[in-house]
Amino acid sequence: MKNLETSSMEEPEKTGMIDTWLDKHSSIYTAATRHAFVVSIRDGSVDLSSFRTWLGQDYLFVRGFVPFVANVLIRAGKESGESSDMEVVLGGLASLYDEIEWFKREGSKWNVDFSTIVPQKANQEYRRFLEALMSSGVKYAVIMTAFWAIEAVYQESFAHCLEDGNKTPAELTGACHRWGNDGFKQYCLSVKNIAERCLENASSEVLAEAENVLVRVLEHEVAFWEMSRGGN
Ligand SMILES: Cc1ncc(CN)c(N)n1
Repeated sequence: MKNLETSSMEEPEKTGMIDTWLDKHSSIYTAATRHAFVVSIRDGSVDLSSFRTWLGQDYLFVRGFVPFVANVLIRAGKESGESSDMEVVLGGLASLYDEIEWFKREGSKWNVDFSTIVPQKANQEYRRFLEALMSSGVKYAVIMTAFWAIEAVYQESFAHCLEDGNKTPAELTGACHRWGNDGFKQYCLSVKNIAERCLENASSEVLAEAENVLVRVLEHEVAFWEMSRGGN
């Protein structure tokens, strides 16, 4: 099983369209990556019932994310023109097996019975958005940009909970390491470089669509954190 925690091949960071868009939309990017829920994990004030809500809802989200990543994998095989894309996406897909097993262990630890949980509105809307992205009319550059943003928000958020000065409760550091570790960071960088390569050759229409999709992912991520805190 691919372990993204130990596969930290250094990937050079390049500046491209995505960084330009993140600068342009910095307030929603910050809202997604420094949400009050995440900050509350980092400063130790987190409400554990919110954490349990997040755990149950994210388990359901991840089950819907697996077919999305499988769709990205199929496109990487057919549309990318770069054979190494497939390995990067396959690594991410394989690691979702471990992630689901991790969720099940956490569910038992926190007494969250996944079989009784129904997806809340923000979760349903996010999953519907992913389904729309899987339609064949969506360009590879666009789905790759979305894929990067989905993974990067978690990487940035949970890495923040592990940075110097954190007061993250010991029982939550497992969640933070899952997405905040260096291997996951390198994997996100690999996905970003794929997206950037595709965007370099994209038409202005595709660029506009990718930018829009990036912002929509960030909005869905904010709504997901809000839901975890009892927002909707
Ligand atoms: C809502 C959400 N966004 C992103 C991830 C990271 N795959 C996640 N598990 N859940």
